[in-house]
Amino acid sequence: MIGYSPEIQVAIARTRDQIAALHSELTHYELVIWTGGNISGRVPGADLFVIKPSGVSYDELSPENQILCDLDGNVIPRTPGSDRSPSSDTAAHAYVYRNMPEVGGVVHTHSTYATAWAARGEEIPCVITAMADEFGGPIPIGPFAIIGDDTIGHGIVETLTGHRSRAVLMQNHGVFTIGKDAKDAVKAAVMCEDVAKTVHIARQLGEPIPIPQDAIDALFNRYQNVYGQPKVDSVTSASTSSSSSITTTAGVTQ
Ligand SMILES: O=C(CO)[C@@H](O)[C@H](O)COP(=O)(O)O
Repeated sequence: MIGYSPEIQVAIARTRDQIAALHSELTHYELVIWTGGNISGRVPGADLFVIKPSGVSYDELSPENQILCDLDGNVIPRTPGSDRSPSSDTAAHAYVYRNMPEVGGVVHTHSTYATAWAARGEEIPCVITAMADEFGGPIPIGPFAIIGDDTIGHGIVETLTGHRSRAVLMQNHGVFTIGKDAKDAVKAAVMCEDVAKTVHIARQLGEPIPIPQDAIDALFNRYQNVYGQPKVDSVTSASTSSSSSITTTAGVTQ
């Protein structure tokens, strides 16, 4: 690709592969209907991100038809997929990447239970330990904003900057999540819908019991820093990974 170093070209190809593949997680977990929802991922080492094409069926998505954009949301011309329009929410994703440098991935869904909370403009209270683990407290409401420019992005950044939650319920619209990478943002979207459903059901039968803040803090710290397997650093993992090069589906050898 003209103008990018071989390292950035590999990073772009890997991001295309990842974003195309992750969209199947949204259908797998039933977070989207038809072509609703979208995922983007920042290209490591470049002021670029990859996002899905607008209105394209999930089963037609591929690495080659993902769209490469700069951080102003402009499609990079003469790149694979650039003949199509990017997601309706491209400006919002771009605004998040410009204003939250720690964010590597953004997801948007209209998942049913979480969007029902958004329709009421009501944050999801932290009444189950899974919320404390994943979101460190309630899942907040963001302002009502019309699609098409970066107004939604402003609402996401205003709401989530300095907030433990990686999910925000944009009033009357749906879920936006952020993550250190696109997979992390997808996880936040999956867990957001799960807790939205659980707390909705709980409230139908009574008043859920709030979890004390000190317990929320302890649960969040454990889950974010202890849960799962020990983190293997990149050097260790590189020394144990196979030396053979692999070719991405976008045709780039790593
Ligand atoms: O919320 C909306 C439309 O109201 C959009 O976010 C769609 O849900 C997905 O649009 P594309 O990413 O396919 O353009």
